[in-house]
Amino acid sequence: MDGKLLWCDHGGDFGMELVEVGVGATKVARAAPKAPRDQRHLLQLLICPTTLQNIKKFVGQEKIWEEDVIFGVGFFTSQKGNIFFAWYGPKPMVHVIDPVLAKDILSRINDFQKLRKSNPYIKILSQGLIDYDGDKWFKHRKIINPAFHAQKLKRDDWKWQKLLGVCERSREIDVFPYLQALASDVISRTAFGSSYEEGRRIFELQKEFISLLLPIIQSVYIPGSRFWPTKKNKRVKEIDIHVKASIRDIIRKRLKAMEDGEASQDDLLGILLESNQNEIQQMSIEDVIEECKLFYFAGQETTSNLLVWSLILLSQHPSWQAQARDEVFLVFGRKEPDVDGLNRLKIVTMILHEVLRLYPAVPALYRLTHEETKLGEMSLPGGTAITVPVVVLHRDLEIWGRDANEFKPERFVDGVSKAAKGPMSYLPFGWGPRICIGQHFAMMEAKIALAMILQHFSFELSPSYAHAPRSVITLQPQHGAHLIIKPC
Ligand code: HEM
Repeated sequence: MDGKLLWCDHGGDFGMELVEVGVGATKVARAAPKAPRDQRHLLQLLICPTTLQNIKKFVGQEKIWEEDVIFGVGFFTSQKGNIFFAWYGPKPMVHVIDPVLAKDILSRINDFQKLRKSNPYIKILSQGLIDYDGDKWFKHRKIINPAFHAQKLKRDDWKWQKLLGVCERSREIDVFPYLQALASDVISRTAFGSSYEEGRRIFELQKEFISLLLPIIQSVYIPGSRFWPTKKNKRVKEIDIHVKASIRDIIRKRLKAMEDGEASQDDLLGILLESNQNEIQQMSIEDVIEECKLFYFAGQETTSNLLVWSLILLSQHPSWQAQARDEVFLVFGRKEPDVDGLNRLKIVTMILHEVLRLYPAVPALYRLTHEETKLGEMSLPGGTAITVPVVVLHRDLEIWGRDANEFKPERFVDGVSKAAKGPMSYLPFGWGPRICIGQHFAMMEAKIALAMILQHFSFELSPSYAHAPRSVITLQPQHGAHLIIKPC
């Protein structure tokens, strides 16, 4: 089988280039040998340990860094078009980079179900809507949908000022933690409404949990190791108990208020609890707890990533930053942006679409067959894992043109459908019945946040910024986003 260039180096971002791939990974990676140490990072689609050894032989020991490699895949071409088989350690996975087949996979939700999580730590982090299949998924999606109706999202109690208090004079800061705190505030208010302060404490614990989890996710899970009496395992258990107890406490208070005749609130918690009380569409309290945990994770991680990549790219492209600022001043002046004005932010919207194309918060979608299933001309056995590598589709030269790796928001001037050749080439929020339930919410939040930042600051990359996108659950800047911020 011939090798094929499949994965390029993101225009230098990754400091490494996957040049050609073949069975046994004889020709795989070419490192950027001159990349400074802090700018080298993962070869995203890599390799079982044996393959890593092969790669090292190929590129030379000193040019590849084991700690940079998170997982492993050796891609090779099949004779079936853009379908590739890869190995994650002993497990095969089918990668589908064909928009037509991707559409088939994402629409046939009963044939292609969610990939079960093999690492039990991730199960502790969050389950809920994003993991369920069949009737349970359908029921939960129907119940939760109304929480995301546009009218419900028109909140004026998000505390944007916190973000603006960050800096009153020109200085260098890592903006990533601030953006994470902002997204966490916003989702906390949306999920828990008046119980927001208590919700926030839960989210802080979840954050600690994620930081404990990251190194675990990046290494191979040894069955049973979750029960070893290590300091980390003890803390993970403590946090899990604490988070669940705190959510239970919020629920108890809210139920009491509902019993006392106080009107139910139309935040996510109110909607979930109404269904808990409803005899026809019942959700158990355990279900409610899992959905609350999921919404923190799904709502905070993704949106803060969108914002941080937006600030990084606008720092790299000052003329787009200036155009976006002009537009924001034209629409809102110095007034706080309101939801109704957001539709008039054409340039800001184009920028956000382009950021999501180059750095999609969810860089790949995963599915699993549970019985023998036809896909195009292939017949896949039950238990086959499937990936739709969104980030590869988003940078495909045939779809997006030779400038696919460049930041060019103008490609979205006539909307998303005109920019991509067909809807399946652009999937930052997934597609089909399982498309992101929070997409409008996320875009609205990102527009407001970006508009306010542009109204108050100009920003450029600091010399200490090291460009290192890495995919750990979501695609984020490994070393943060060090920017020089100036009030304007
Ligand atoms: C920039 C922001 C966001 C991005 C890029 C994003 C991306 C995605 C993607 C790609 C999926 C589909 C996953 C799949 O098909 O396997 C998804 C699903 C989901 N997202 Fe988002 N998301 C974002 C924001 C949010 C927010 C703000 C929330 C909630 C507050 C949210 C909640 C969910 C949930 C619950 C699902 C599962 C839907 C289902 O399976 O029915 N997301 N998201």
